[in-house]
Amino acid sequence: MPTQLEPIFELKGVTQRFDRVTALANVSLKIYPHDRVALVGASGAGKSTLLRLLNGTLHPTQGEVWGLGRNLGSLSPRRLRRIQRQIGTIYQQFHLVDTLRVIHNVNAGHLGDWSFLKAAASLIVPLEVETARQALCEVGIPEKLYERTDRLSGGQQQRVAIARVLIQNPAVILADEPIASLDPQRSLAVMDLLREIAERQGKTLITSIHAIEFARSHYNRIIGLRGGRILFDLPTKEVGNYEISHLYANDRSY
Ligand SMILES: Nc1ncnc2c1ncn2[C@@H]1O[C@H](COP(=O)(O)OP(=O)(O)OP(=O)(O)O)[C@@H](O)[C@H]1O
Repeated sequence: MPTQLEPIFELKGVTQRFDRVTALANVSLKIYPHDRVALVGASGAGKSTLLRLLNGTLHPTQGEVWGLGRNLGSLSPRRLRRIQRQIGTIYQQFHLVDTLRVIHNVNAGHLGDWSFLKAAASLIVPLEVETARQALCEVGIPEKLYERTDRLSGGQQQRVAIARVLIQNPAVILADEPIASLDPQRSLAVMDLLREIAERQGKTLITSIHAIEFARSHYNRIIGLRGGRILFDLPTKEVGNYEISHLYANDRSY
């Protein structure tokens, strides 16, 4: 008999308020290992807030967020950091240090494991060069290893950010609008890369995304958020025009 898979994330009645704004209202959901989930919804719907709750950088006003079997809100800072090593996040604005060479930004993926001294030494003479080169090979830009990061195009910088996550080797990749700063061709390449990594390495992938066509083509589950609530949570093949039009109906930001 197949064993029932445990969720890798569970939100139990989560509400997140910022002053008078309710960014998420009583959200409950489960995400399973190997899910590829697209979070869609208009600007302000709560997608980034949900991702920040999942990676433990934000704790909910009400309710519980469970990740990798732990209630993230009940952990000591040290234990939370240990869980966070298993959760890699990719951001729209890449979050790279522009003035450093690419290898140092890729090696930042080791920071959860390296001591302060080792990290500092690596800034002088880079360590784990072959591992970094291999990660850059996987994202298709091995020749950029020693390039200054700010000399790369936006698409190449996003690949560096993905290589950094590959070095971290987390169980889960969260991507917060990873293609918002990219042109259509580079967007497709980054979407393909994330899907390929998730499939080949068996990682859970959760991405907030505005482009519905990529949500449909690259993810097997779509969660539609509207005004901080889940409007639908369906396998991609069951998401039709009806769901999408309700997601954006009367929305002035669309
Ligand atoms: N740190 C904060 N302080 C105050 N309000 C916040 C904060 N973070 C988010 N909000 C508010 O919470 C709501 C949800 O924001 P969130 O960034 O999660 O939306 P989103 O769906 O990711 O939007 P976008 O697609 O524009 O990135 C918005 O009204 C936003 O202004």
